[in-house]
Amino acid sequence: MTGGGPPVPGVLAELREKAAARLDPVHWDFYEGGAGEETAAAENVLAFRRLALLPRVLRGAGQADTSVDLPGARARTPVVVAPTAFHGLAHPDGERATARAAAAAGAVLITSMASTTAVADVTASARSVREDAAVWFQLYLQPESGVTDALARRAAQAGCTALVVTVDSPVFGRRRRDDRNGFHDLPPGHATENMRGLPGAPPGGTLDIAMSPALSWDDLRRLRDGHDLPILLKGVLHPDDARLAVAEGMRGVIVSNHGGRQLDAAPAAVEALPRVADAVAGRIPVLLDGGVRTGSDVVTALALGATAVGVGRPVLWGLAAEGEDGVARVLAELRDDTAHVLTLCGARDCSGPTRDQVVARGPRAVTGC
Ligand SMILES: Cc1cc2nc3c(=O)[nH]c(=O)nc-3n(C[C@H](O)[C@H](O)[C@H](O)COP(=O)(O)O)c2cc1C
Ligand SMILES: CC(C)CC(=O)C(=O)O
Repeated sequence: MTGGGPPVPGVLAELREKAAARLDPVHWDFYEGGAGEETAAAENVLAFRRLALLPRVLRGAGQADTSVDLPGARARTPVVVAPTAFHGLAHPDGERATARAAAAAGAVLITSMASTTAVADVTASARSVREDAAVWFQLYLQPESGVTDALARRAAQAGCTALVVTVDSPVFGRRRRDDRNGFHDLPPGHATENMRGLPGAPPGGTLDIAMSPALSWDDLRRLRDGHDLPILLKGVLHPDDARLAVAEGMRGVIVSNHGGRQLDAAPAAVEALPRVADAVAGRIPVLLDGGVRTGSDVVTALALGATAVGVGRPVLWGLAAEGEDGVARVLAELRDDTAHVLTLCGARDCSGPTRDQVVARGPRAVTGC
């Protein structure tokens, strides 16, 4: 925005507009929508706009390095592809295209258990571009522990280097757009391929992914003890849950309200981040997702204690608009913008920005009270 005039659209805004024009409106609503009043989904983005960065000057830091160390991965960018379901609805190449673009960008891909491509094909696509491409597998603990175990084994066999267990979904969020559109299952020709052939799954692999409020830390311990892969917990907002995650041997937590698709009363992810980072106190990496749209958002999250951030919808915009090239453009734009903002803030690398560099916009920033 300049001088009160209309904002000049950036790469992400351009791809979003193109995706909206291309996608079936029902699928657009599934990607874009949130739960309830969609307050949490909107707040994820708006909360970043309420924060400003105080640059440090004359630090001689040079051009910033955007690489980060994460469990089972040295990534070239702190921007991770967050797990999102059903990429086949966005583009015929689906998750294969996403995986190739993430690998080429040196970005960690968290592939969803609800992918329309089997995890072995996702990792093969990533590794066709870069042998050491890092793919993590996201799963929901299933009430039938044999199903969870089979999924974790498939992920390990496919070469995934970590499991991401999503814990913010004891029940599925109430999504009004999907209810209005009657979107509750995949259209013919698409299936949740990772569910194919699992105990209890119908042959077509269209088994609904189960969510259960009966699951507890005991179920997580069972998974942890039965498999070798490091586990990150996704969907942690309360600092006490972050402390428990550390105590239970988790290798990372992802501060997330699921893109506003579960508890609509949840705070914006960036507003929950500082207390979680304090609770974790550097013992394991803290990641954040929700509302990250610019390099400034990435650097703000890094300054507030994140090691890396995830992006969900922007990747889907890129995929729907331009396939693999669109995802590549999203990741390149966010990495370049992050490098630029880090340098403008006087930071040498992703560990450089500090919490004192984040201030509220508005009168409090001026008066300090
Ligand atoms: C269409 C869509 C599908 C999603 N599917 C999953 C999923 O399968 N598993 C999961 O843990 N999170 C899922 N999420 C949540 C994302 O991982 C992430 O938390 C969220 O999208 C981040 O917010 P952003 O879209 O504002 O970047 C999904 C989000 C969207 C928008
Ligand atoms: C199919 C769902 C399990 C994917 C999801 O987590 C979501 O839509 O937010």
